[in-house]
Amino acid sequence: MSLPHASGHSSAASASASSPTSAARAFRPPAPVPPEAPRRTVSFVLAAARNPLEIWSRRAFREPVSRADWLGVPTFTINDPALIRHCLVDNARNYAMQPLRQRLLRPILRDGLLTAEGELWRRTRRAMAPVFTPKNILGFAPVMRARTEGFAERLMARDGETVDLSFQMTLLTYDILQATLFSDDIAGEPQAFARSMERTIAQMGRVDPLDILNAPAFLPRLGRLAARGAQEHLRQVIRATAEKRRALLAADPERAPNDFLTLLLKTDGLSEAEIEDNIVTFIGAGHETTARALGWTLYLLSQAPEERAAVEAEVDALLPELPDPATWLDRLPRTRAALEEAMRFYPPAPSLNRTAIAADSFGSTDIPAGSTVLFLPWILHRHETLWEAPDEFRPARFLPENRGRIDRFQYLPFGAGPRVCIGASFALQEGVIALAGLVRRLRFHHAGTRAPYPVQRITIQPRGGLPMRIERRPN
Ligand code: HEM
Repeated sequence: MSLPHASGHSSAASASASSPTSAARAFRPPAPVPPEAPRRTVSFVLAAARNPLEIWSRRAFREPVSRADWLGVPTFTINDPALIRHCLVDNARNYAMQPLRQRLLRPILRDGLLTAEGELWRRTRRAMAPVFTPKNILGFAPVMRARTEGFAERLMARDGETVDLSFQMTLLTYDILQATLFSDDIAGEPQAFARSMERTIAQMGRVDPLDILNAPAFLPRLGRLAARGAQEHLRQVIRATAEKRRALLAADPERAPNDFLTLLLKTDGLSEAEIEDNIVTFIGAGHETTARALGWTLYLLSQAPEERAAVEAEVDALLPELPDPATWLDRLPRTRAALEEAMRFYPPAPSLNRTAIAADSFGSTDIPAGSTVLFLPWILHRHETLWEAPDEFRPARFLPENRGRIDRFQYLPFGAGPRVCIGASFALQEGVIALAGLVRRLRFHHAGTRAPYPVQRITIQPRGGLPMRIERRPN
């Protein structure tokens, strides 16, 4: 059996340059060292179980397209921006969500947007458009800022302590998400709700061996059964919260907060069950991802003092003049560039997986019907033919003056095409507001004995957490 990177072909995508600020001594973020040659079957399976980031050989980071067969299914890994555009945009209808991903997520998210397909997906995406308008997203900025400031104050009181910053960022983004979803108005005990949510999300990242082996759905997955109680509790609370809000909207609409719940209840074309599924989906897709992006950004800045100084100088100079946090995403380019460079290295969603419905062809690449097609930001974002100094932390490549050199389809933290992340502008705004609010008050120093090691679960996480010492900044 041939394994990934058995053959490279297709036209090479164009190289693009970027201009660093301090190229001479740029920091190289930690990553698994790829083996020179593609892995053989046993080594491949072991690496996949341990940490899928370790699967890829050095060739993967050089080839525009590679093909391998896995259990008889042709499997393509695509790093050619033109071909990515073809599959994700121009011929997107030919590429369905991959069955394994559906098997893992659908029992939890049901008919939510992330796992919906076909007509259900089209109807839901259309119904969601009024929820994610720029006006609504900008309207969330003050809550994002207030929650970050409260959180920063609590950490300031812990000056000198070492915390797991990865976990701390999960607490912060969870707080922001539940505030923007429900405005703190949960019909249940908040701690118990948070625990059920944590167990549900942990379940989302767990691949059962029966799933990999394509076993029929009626065979019970034991891990999933164990988390069923938590999921049921999560849904009960969401149902009761929605009921309470419906009553308020009927009795006194002026008093209903303009949060995600109200916006969803006002949509046309979604049933009560579908609204519930989409709330579970927002919880599943919407805060662990942003938490990982924030944690990695703060770690990378801790290792690159010049870059950290540039972000600190920007927020120190500008925040006092920018009372409205809705302007921060556009007005803090260095802060945003650090976040975007961190998502280049550690894309919170490291793989987008599709199945070709019918045979397709583009340039010299022929994709048979039924093939698995992988778009892997982990590889694409470090690809040697696409990035200058791909292993170096150079946030300047994302500054507005350099941004034009990055092809739309070589940087995919939020995906692309009709199924692009619907929460992308929410997440970017939240990321910049949270980062600015934290950097203004705090500095973090890595306190581990070795560099954090990235592992792929559903997001890319630092193995064992991110021990960081808190320093309260003097201002
Ligand atoms: C840094 C944070 C985030 C990252 C990196 C991220 C990444 C992604 C990616 C890559 C996809 C496309 C998956 C694919 O094509 O297979 C996606 C889809 C999605 N995301 Fe996000 N996401 C983030 C935050 C959010 C937030 C905050 C929400 C909701 C509030 C959200 C909700 C969704 C939904 C519902 C979809 C499915 C869209 C569809 O299929 O039409 N995400 N996300």
